[in-house]
Amino acid sequence: MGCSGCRVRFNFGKVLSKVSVFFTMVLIFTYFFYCLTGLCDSAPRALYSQQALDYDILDDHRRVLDDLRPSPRLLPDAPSYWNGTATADAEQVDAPGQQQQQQQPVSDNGIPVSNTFGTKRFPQAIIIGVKKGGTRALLEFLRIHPDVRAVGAEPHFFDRFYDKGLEWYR
Ligand SMILES: Nc1ncnc2c1ncn2[C@@H]1O[C@H](COP(=O)(O)OS(=O)(=O)O)[C@@H](OP(=O)(O)O)[C@H]1O
Repeated sequence: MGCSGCRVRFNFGKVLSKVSVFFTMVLIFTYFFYCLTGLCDSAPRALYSQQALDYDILDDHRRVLDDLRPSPRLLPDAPSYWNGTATADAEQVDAPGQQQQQQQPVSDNGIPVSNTFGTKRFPQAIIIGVKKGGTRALLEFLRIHPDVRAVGAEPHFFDRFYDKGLEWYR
């Protein structure tokens, strides 16, 4: 013989747990619905949209680097310049970024597959100075100009790494 009061309490507990599970499910579905419809800004982005954002940033970086690329008129290709055939080369690569677009391999979806920014060239100007002569300051002032691309650290080609050859220097 069971106590009817106990049975009622037992059933009430079961119903309560079912109702709480139901409301939890409703809350979860509502959250997912808002996220899927884009109303939930704090939700983590889907992978594809994150990738698209990354490629946008890469595109911006490429545009900045294209803008900073030295003008061929100011810095003609050194070997041809030394051989006396610089003018033809300079006219061929007149538009900034045009040469890079021709050389850079591009995948089917138009996204560059390698980061080969710039080209390897010999310098058109070399700063020579004694130690503590202010060469670093001169380099930093020249670097501000958008048509000047300067090395980051001193290459020490002539006094330390001459044996490595011109290919290393480039
Ligand atoms: N315009 C101007 N006037 C006076 N002094 C200047 C100027 N520009 C750079 N400096 C000083 O030059 C010192 C750095 O020279 P370098 O860049 O040739 O140094 S290094 O030898 O490559 O380390 C460094 O000196 P210290 O600060 O005594 O090291 C700079 O302060």
